[in-house]
Amino acid sequence: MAECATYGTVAVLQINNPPLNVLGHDVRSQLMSGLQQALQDKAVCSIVIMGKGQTFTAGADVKEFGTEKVFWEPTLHSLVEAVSASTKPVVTAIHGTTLGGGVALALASHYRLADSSAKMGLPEVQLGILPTCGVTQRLPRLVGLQTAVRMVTSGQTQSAQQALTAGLLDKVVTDDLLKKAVGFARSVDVRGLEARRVSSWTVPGADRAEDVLDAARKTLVRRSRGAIAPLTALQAIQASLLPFETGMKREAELGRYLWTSWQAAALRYAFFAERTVKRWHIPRNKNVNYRTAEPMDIKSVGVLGAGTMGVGITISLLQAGLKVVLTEVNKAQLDKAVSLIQRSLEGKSGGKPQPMQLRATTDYSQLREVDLVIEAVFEDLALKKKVFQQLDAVTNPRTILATNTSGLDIDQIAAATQRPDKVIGTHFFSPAHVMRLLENIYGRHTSVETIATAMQLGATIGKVGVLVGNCPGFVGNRMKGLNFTEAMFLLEEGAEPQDVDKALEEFGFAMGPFRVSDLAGGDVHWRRRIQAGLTTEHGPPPYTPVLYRQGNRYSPLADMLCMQGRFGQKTGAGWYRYKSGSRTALPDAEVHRLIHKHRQDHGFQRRNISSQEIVERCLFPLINEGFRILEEGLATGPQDIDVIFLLGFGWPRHTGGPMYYADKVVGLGNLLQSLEKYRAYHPRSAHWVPSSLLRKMAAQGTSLSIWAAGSRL
Ligand SMILES: CCCCCCCC/C=C\C=C\CC(=O)SCCNC(=O)CCNC(=O)[C@H](O)C(C)(C)COP(=O)(O)OP(=O)(O)OC[C@H]1O[C@@H](n2cnc3c(N)ncnc32)[C@H](O)[C@@H]1OP(=O)(O)O
Repeated sequence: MAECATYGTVAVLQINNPPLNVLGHDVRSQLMSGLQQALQDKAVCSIVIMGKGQTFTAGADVKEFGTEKVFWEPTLHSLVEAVSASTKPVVTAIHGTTLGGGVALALASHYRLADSSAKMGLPEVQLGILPTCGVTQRLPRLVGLQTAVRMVTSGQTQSAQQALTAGLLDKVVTDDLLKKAVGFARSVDVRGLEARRVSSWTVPGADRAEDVLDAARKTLVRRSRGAIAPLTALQAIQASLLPFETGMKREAELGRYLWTSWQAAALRYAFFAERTVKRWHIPRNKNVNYRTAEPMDIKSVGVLGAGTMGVGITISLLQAGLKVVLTEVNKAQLDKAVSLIQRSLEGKSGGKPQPMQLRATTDYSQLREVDLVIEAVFEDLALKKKVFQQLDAVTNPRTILATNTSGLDIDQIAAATQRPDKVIGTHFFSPAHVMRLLENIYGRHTSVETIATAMQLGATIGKVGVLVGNCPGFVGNRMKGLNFTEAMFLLEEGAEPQDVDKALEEFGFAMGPFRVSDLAGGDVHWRRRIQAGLTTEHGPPPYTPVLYRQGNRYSPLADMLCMQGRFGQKTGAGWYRYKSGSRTALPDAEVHRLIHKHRQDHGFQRRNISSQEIVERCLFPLINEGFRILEEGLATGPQDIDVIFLLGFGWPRHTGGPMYYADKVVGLGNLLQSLEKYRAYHPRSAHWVPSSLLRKMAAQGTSLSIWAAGSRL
């Protein structure tokens, strides 16, 4: 856990708790006793604290957070204070990615040394808590308010060089950190110790504090969208302008407030959910799971289709060092794609992709020897089936064929081939080289090896892969579609697009559904509705009621906009209007007139609709659908649904995701009651019928987390 050794007059305490040296109770205890021994040992003049393995430490053990263990002595706070109070100089030697509590230990030390490849960061606000243990008081004294605010409120890591420039480090070294740290510790003088205690310093640039804090507050109010940790952290940093002991008390007060908040619990859940989804199984056949599967080794990937998705996917693959054959029948489109890819990679790595790594071609037969192909052509089932038939003919029979469809039937696509066991859905989210989610969809015949390979590929290219079953829209789009349906009903009943967007943005989404629709292009879903027979290019299908389609209430408002060519930002008008070259959504009198006339034509009585009703009506049907998905065995557990929404649809992270939010914030009984209430008002919308799993759980008074714990392997 922690090892102690002496090198002449230097005692070295080395954390050894693989893989990430987290500071659990055992590590803290051993570090504390090592420190005390070194202080008592007359032969020791100075002390080095460092870590073995891949990192100094990734900080506190987050698994202890929901438990009492975090308060067992020595707590992290006691350990940090013991380091600060040491009567012998303490040098912290940092390598790898050092986070949270690791930075707290470094700040309390008298000297800080790092390997040139080290990174340092304070991710606490991402866990809904505050960097305590004196971090918010010592850091501004060392690096100034501006850098402290940026590090604490963003959670982003700093490179060793950045940390050195900011004043966070005293020295950056290359190679043999142990030897260099010991040498450094030998050279430091115990007589200067008092002056090396950061707690005795004042914050540099304190005269400009008000401006810095005001500007930060304004940015954070806008950016944090309901998350309380960043603004609370700012208050703690502000307290560094007070005497150190007073500031420490304030930090503890604010720390307690966040520590016990529901948002901290939700963010902790989100942290572990992202890591739990890799432990997948198929609910209907638990023997098919991550343990029973061996992935194929993937070295080369073909990407078919060089549109926006194909380009993003290619960039992701190249960045991970895979060989890519990009295939596109349209030569002009292919050339444009190659230049986009090169520009994107130059921007990131400072170098062009190696000619060996990217081969661009109009010739399908070049895909003959790749290990896996990802098809990213236009979202049309007939086209995809044709493409898969061709791929089946030209590629090696061992090659896995993946489709980037966002909702079409994987089984129908697989049926176009002679190898349905090697066909899988790999649904990337746009922009594919930025978004971290990869929704992997198995079909009826997909083999366990194919599933494991798609999941492994996700990890290789830095994505979080979530495995789901095959159904229209899969998990993400199947649930998300209901949000937009209900948003349009709200317009019919009296809300304006900006009311709906504002309510959901206040809930925490970066953009409300109408702004998202304008960004994505309304025509995409219009084409899907036409394909599904819900509408035509000229209005409702013959003999079809305007407000009722395929057994459900239907709003034709989005179709009406599309029929006028209002597809969103790309046409300068959609639910909003846009000035040329601008992305700012401006309310549009045309849209208001269209909605007003539609209400009059169909006898809707306009009423005021509260933000609460907007949020509930847009989100509760989606959550209800999540319960159906669990019931149908299409996701391994609620974490999988939550991760899809957190990483793919901008669901506010501080609420944990839709299923966690329903379970822990709304409460399953309350959710059921609300569904019943809205169902009574809207009997022609099937999405208000509560799922039987939800009913069962609410009746038993059980929680989704308990159910999930039993269902996960
Ligand atoms: C009244 C009370 C008042 C207030 C009381 C306050 C008390 C507060 C006490 C302490 C607070 C201290 C501040 C902190 O230190 S908070 C923790 C800060 N650290 C983090 O958030 C680290 C997060 N981890 C990461 O970002 C990554 O793991 C990274 C270090 C970058 C490594 O990434 P990667 O190589 O991709 O590895 P994985 O993410 O897959 O992780 C591998 C496994 O390790 C588990 N893990 C990671 N970090 C932690 C951690 N800090 N604690 C516990 N476990 C951790 C992760 O879950 C993986 O496990 P598994 O393979 O089982 O899934």
